[in-house]
Amino acid sequence: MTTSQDLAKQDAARRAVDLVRSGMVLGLGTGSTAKLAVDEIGRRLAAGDLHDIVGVPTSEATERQAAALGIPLSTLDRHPRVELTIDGADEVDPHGRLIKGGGGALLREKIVATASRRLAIVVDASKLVERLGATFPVPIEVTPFGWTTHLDPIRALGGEPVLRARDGTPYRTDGGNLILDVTFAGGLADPEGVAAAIRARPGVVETGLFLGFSPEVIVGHAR
Ligand SMILES: O=C[C@H](O)[C@H](O)[C@H](O)COP(=O)(O)O
Repeated sequence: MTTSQDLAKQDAARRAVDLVRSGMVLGLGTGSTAKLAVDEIGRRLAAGDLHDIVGVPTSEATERQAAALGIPLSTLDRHPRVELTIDGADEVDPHGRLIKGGGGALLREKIVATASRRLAIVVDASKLVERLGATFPVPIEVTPFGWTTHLDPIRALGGEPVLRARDGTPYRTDGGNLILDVTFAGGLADPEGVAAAIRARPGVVETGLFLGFSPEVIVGHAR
């Protein structure tokens, strides 16, 4: 059954793909909404409405999807400058700050976003929050070695960390790391301060707090 949320995601994805021009180097995001955008790029390529696109995927899942759709793929090593990246988010605040990483792809997503001239974030209205962390835990990617050393310092910052698991075993990112999902009761009063304190810890690879990207946020609606 197609829900109104599915339709809203589809609407956001289509409108983001309207920004794509033939010849672009494109960052391909990860997650259910970005997946719809990748599908749409594949459709427009097949229809001949777009050509000479090169995609830089942000996860192995997106790489598989794009390859199956016949989207020509590249890497940041070959194309270090990305014109436009289309990606989803778990939360968006009124300042365009994001939480990402619900699908575990935060590290590659942040690297590709940083290499991108434009970042289009595709969401439905349920992702819009007044304060980051209000509805979604902050994913933190950590090396397996010494991961427990982060728990008490994160608690001291007001967060409650939980090791992400799938089918009873620790979840591993595409880079082979672990994820701590950190709940901040009432959300984050100072996302920049918390991000800096966590990032400063050896063994923390990246956080799902995407701050300072000034993304173009495309909020889809069920029509
Ligand atoms: O790691 C996953 C990504 O950051 C996703 O873009 C994010 O979790 C949003 O995914 P969805 O569109 O499925 O809600």
